[in-house]
Amino acid sequence: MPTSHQIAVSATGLRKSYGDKTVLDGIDLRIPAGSVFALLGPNGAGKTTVVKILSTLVSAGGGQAHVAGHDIAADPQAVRSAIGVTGQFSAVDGLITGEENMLLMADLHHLPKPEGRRIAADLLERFDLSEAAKKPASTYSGGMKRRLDIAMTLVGNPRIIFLDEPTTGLDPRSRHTMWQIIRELVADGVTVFLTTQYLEEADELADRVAVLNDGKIAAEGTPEELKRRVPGGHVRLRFTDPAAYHRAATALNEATRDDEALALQIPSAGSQRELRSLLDWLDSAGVEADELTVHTPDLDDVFFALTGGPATVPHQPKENVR
Ligand SMILES: Nc1ncnc2c1ncn2[C@@H]1O[C@H](COP(=O)(O)OP(=O)(O)OP(=O)(O)O)[C@@H](O)[C@H]1O
Repeated sequence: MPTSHQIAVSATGLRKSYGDKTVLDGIDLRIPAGSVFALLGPNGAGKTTVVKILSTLVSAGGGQAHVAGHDIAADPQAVRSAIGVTGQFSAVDGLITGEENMLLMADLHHLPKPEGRRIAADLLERFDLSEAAKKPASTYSGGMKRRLDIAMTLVGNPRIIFLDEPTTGLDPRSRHTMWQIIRELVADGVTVFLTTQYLEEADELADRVAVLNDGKIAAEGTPEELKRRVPGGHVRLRFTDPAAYHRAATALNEATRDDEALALQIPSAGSQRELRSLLDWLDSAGVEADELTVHTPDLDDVFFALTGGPATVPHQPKENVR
């Protein structure tokens, strides 16, 4: 178990209201350093509000939080110097070039000029922006602007980065580039706190996911844990020999039959223990399938089960390219 100084972000009972509208109604968080945490929720769930509170842009109406070991209320300046924030309130200035944006950041961090220039050039190169460096940022594509935004954040070498909906509105290719960038940040030991409306994104990137609904965390866990909490998982057995299929279907009378595909489906959460007992049972029933696949529910199923409705957001297209 990580000790307290290895906890990058912790929060207890965070609350926030605007007028008589309660946006956050008691949020608890505990994010180990060096991990990726995804706060998942539909539009208006309060994700940005959580990021704004933790990055000290707005004050909480109640509760406590520590970021990088500093109390957000008592020591906001120390919090700010340990973190980077990018997202819906981007720092990119469209009127100046990508390079000028980077050098401005270097100045804000009081870096000596030569060091600032070196770091700016390195980061522009790393984020594939060297060629566009001398062009006004307003001419950049959405993906390039996001990359510049992250590059600017990294000038200060933050150990914790908040990414508010880093891929909303990006095309699939830019989205994959952004995922790769996030993975590289984590490989460098940075803690990533991201918000997303996309179940697939949380599944791809996050060590732990919290589902925000109605101002409360409806569920928290690894993507696998969350998927195990909802029904829908099954083991599928496929046969090539019709006679073997019919024998198995008779022996496994609780399985759902797909006579056309010669396949049987047995409900299972897919845990190691369940699979082992299922395999033992198949052996003792003399059933030998040609193919066995385990299907776990995806985060869509989780979202549906937890919030009582489908994700209210457009689904990002699923692709096979990874
Ligand atoms: N300054 C404000 N004054 C009044 N209401 C606000 C303010 N900021 C946010 N809200 C309200 O709080 C709720 C949560 O907003 P928030 O931006 O945190 O949601 P979100 O989950 O990030 O959604 P989105 O994906 O749309 O950004 C919304 O209903 C929003 O209208």
